[in-house]
Amino acid sequence: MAEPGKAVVPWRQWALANFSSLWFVLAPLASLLAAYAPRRLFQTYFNLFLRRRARRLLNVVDPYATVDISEPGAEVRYSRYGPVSDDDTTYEETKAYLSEKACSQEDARELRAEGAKDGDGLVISIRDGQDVADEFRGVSLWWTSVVDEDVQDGRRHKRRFLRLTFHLSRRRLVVDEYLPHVRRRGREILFSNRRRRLYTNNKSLDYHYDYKAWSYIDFDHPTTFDTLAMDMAKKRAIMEDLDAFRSSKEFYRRAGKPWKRGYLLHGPPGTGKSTMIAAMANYLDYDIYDVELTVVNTNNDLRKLLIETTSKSIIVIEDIDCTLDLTGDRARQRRRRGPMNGGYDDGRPRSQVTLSGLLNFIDGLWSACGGERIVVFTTNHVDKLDPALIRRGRMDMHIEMSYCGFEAFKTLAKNYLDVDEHELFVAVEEMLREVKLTPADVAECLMTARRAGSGEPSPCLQVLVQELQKRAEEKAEAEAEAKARAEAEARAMAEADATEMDPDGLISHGKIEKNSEDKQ
Ligand SMILES: Nc1ncnc2c1ncn2[C@@H]1O[C@H](COP(=O)(O)OP(=O)(O)OP(=O)(O)O)[C@@H](O)[C@H]1O
Ligand SMILES: [Mg+2]
Repeated sequence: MAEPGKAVVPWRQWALANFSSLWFVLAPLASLLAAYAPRRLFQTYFNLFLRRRARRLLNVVDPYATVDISEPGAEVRYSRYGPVSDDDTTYEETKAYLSEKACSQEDARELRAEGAKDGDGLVISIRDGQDVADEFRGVSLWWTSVVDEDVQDGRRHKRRFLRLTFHLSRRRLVVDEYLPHVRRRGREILFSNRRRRLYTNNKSLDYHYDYKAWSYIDFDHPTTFDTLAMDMAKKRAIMEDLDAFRSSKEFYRRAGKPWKRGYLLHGPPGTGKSTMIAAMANYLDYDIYDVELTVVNTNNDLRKLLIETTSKSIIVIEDIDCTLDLTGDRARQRRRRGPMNGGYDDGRPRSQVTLSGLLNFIDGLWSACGGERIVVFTTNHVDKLDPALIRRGRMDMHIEMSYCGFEAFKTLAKNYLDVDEHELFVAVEEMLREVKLTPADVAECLMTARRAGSGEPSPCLQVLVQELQKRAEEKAEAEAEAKARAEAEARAMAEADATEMDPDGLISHGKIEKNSEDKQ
């Protein structure tokens, strides 16, 4: 709008009036620049200008962007959207995700089968060059498995990558939500496919360039909570506790606590402490790190071990009362080692792990790295342990594994004989109240009877009843013996007391009167 009172100037006239004088200044400047400025500068600006134009044009013609995820070890790929994360797991996770997608798509005809890294299964994945369509929040996305071949130093190199194509307008959704979703799901698939591992720590002394703190084997223990023989209510409580732990990531974060939980399993040998750990690992799908403390030299080595554990794992220290002298009495430990040998006794290195080192291992700052870890200690003598080691908060749940009760027996009968009910169960129940037999004893008895006979439940249970009777008799005998011994001891003590009061036997032999009042 023109201002009131001013004439409307046509734009050409206005431009001529304003720029004609400027032109006299700008023209010589431009020719000076053209003559003296480096050519490259012009080229660069010109290229940029062209490229920007070309990109805009391209966006109209081809409004799609791509993201490449390269196989580990391959050259880092760049897409129109920039360089792509190429850490070791992204490719595997994406591949697992796409394999699942491809298998679920009915029109996927050309799949590839590869040997799984862990175990002997096969992993189905998409073939090179094959496309897989996906949909996320109503947005269509396309994946292609691409193989690039090039020649470097006269040698052919194959590079594999998974290429995601999506509409440019969806890049925020893809980067912020879709790709993390792909990785998460892929990780879940990989985790559920892979076998669990049982790790043991190597000797701290094995320092060489490729020293590994842990060695592992596939963990393939058949025990589950179904086959674990123990009181049902107790078992349920433990399972609920594990469930609560697993799903409480947010709670631990809010409460400012590391996401870990400690269990102390105590009880006589053969009551199922180690079996319980296997059941826990199978239930949670966790790896086990079995720490052998006697080969850990120092607290620092212990800390290093912990750092190398992964999340979703159970860290186990068995027989904690026997492994080390963990009374916390360092002076005594030093005396035992001798002042000069710095932890080496008779030339042999001995562990210098202390109670405080172990406490730090459980709940020091180091223990918070990674999260989702369970620490389990087992012991046959809970009363021998330092209270600091097992106080609540460190060992959150104390589980007593005890002798075989009737419920535990029923589980074992189901495991070994495949029976839920039997007429001999009543006799067994009665005797188990009298006799202390560990689940290991019962299991062994049933196994031996099974092997020796036809495997029928009745003869096997009969053998168990006989065993229980034998134990009951032994117990009665032992009790009778103990009673007789106690009586004999009491008699001996009474006699000793009497001798002390009357060393010459004068009272007992009637040579003097017991009481002077008697005389009067
Ligand atoms: N509660 C149980 N349920 C099922 N089987 C059991 C149980 N307890 C023991 N067993 C059987 O006995 C064997 C030995 O048990 P386990 O090694 O778990 O005992 P433990 O309590 O760890 O003994 P220790 O204190 O000597 O280490 C197991 O292999 C298993 O077959
Ligand atoms: Mg054990």
